[in-house]
Amino acid sequence: MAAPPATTATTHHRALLPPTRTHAAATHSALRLPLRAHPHAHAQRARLTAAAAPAPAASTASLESSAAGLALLREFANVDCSYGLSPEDLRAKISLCDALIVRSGTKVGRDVFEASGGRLRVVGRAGVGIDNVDLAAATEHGCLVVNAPTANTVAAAEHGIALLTAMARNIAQADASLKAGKWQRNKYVGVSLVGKTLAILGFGKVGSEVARRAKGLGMHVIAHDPYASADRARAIGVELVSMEEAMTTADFISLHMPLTPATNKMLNDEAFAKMKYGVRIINVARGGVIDEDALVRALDSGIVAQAALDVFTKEPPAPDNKLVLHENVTVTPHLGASTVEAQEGVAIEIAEAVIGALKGELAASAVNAPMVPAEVLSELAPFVVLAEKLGHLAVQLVAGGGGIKSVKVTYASARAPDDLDTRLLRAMITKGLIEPISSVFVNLVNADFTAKQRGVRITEERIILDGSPETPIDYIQVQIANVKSKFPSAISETGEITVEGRVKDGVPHLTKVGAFQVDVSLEGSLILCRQVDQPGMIGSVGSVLGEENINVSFMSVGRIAPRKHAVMAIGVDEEPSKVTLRKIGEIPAIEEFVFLKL
Ligand SMILES: NC(=O)C1=CN([C@@H]2O[C@H](COP(=O)(O)OP(=O)(O)OC[C@H]3O[C@@H](n4cnc5c(N)ncnc54)[C@H](O)[C@@H]3O)[C@@H](O)[C@H]2O)C=CC1
Ligand SMILES: O=C(O)C(=O)COP(=O)(O)O
Repeated sequence: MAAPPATTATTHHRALLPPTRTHAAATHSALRLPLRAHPHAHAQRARLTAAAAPAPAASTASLESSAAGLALLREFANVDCSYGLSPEDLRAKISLCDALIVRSGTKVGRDVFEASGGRLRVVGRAGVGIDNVDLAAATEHGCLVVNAPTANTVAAAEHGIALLTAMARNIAQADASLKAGKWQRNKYVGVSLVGKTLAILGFGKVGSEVARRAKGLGMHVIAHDPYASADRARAIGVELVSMEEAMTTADFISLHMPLTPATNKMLNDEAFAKMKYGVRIINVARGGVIDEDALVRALDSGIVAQAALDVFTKEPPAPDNKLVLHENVTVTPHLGASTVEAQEGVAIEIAEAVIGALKGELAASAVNAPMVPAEVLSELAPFVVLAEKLGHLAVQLVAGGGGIKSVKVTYASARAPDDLDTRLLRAMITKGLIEPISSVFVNLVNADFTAKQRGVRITEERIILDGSPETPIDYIQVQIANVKSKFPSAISETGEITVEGRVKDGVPHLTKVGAFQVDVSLEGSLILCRQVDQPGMIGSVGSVLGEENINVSFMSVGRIAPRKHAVMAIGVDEEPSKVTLRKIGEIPAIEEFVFLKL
């Protein structure tokens, strides 16, 4: 949890149903998505652990600020706060938890996901940087990772400015000197900021806020960010420049990009060699974006006059870390996000994201799953159900089931191609296809990975319909190529198992099987029969079902031509016994039949 208090772990026992009150509801759609790893989980109160390692001494402020988030969590889940956990302790505990919330100090590596035994469904990072979480391992284990991307932006920016000004005026060094009984006015002559050029590397949320504030100090601000929008920069009065220009013209350089393989040791010997002699560096991003040995060399040679660092490659740094001990370096122990206000905001932001995810809602701050805006989600909701059911039906029609290699999904829509986000639908089709034939649970997080791992290639195609789109999708078709079917009539003229569905009045319907048009609502279970098209067939099947008191919810007959072959789709509320199914198969005019669970 954010800002760890120095308390010992409190363990609560699983009990009770989750309360109905939802804090996340205001920001997230109520649509439930398959993020649950455990089929029983919704019947029980989720268990969540909030971990931080190692435990710094807690201030009263941090205790109070994390309380609001903890209170939200405790309304929903059994919460176990553990601070100072060793990696072994975290691994030992994690199989008992549905969710884990951490700050930057806790490494959540592959070992943690493996040790969770599939129970861990959400990792909440109570802050921005997710470089301490193994995202690939999380995705492979179907575990959603959410962060708190906005609540500490201002705190980090203010800390950047604090370091900038403190460095320029030698505040930390002068303070230490005076406290040591010295009065060194000549030694601590600083440099002015007004009119100086500040280069911001990483013009995202924090970088932009630093830029605004630095402009208020009268600095000339430039920024380098390959992905930043020029309009946003212009609006703040910041010029976007190349890395080369930022390096060579800046008097101050402030780092605000994430730590990724591309940014790792971005400031190295080569970069320092390009900088203006006497440049000053501020790092409130991640220690790893600077080659720390190269920075020591640049400080010693005078290329870098001063540095102000909140973050280090290894945290906490070793006691003999040359940067920490360097006279020209001002340091803080990763305090960028540590204000009362930011920690309260982060705690609430992450609590809401984790609770939403545990409820199966899509988190707006999902890091390893597509972010689908709430309005799109609510519009797509019935199609999400349709997609999963079509996948589920299609796989049950395959004889043998396991040999699926090639699946084509076609969406017919009057929407422009860039106006329909199909990632969610594709994930649900994958779930429908794969879950019935494997022990893997599939969710939005791991759908693409799982399909790839099982060698299932899913291609998507769009049919653009004329007219104005009242609904986002007219129909969805799922086709499985190069397989045999246990219901051969499901194979279309082009040779694939084909099922097609539409949403009618908010309810998913099966509208085509193979070449046969049918219309049956996808609720309960389904019997598909192919028969000679002749009078009395509906009655014959209906009376066999009636004998076992099976309620028929829907029935539809699709035929190619009168008195030839027809496919009858019968929706049933209850699952017929084997005897009843055999009796249906024995009706003389029935040539093929299959029972499908929806
Ligand atoms: N010291 C602390 O306590 C805190 C540190 N941070 C760190 O600050 C960093 C930025 O956070 P936010 O602004 O919230 O993230 P953000 O995602 O809003 O901004 C990051 C920006 O970096 C840019 N970027 C990516 N690769 C780049 C490259 N090679 N060169 C230049 N720019 C590049 C991105 O395009 C993006 O605009 C993160 O690393 C985060 O972990 C954030 C909050 C507190
Ligand atoms: O949000 C971030 O990226 C931070 O660096 C803040 O990390 P923290 O939660 O203070 O360990």
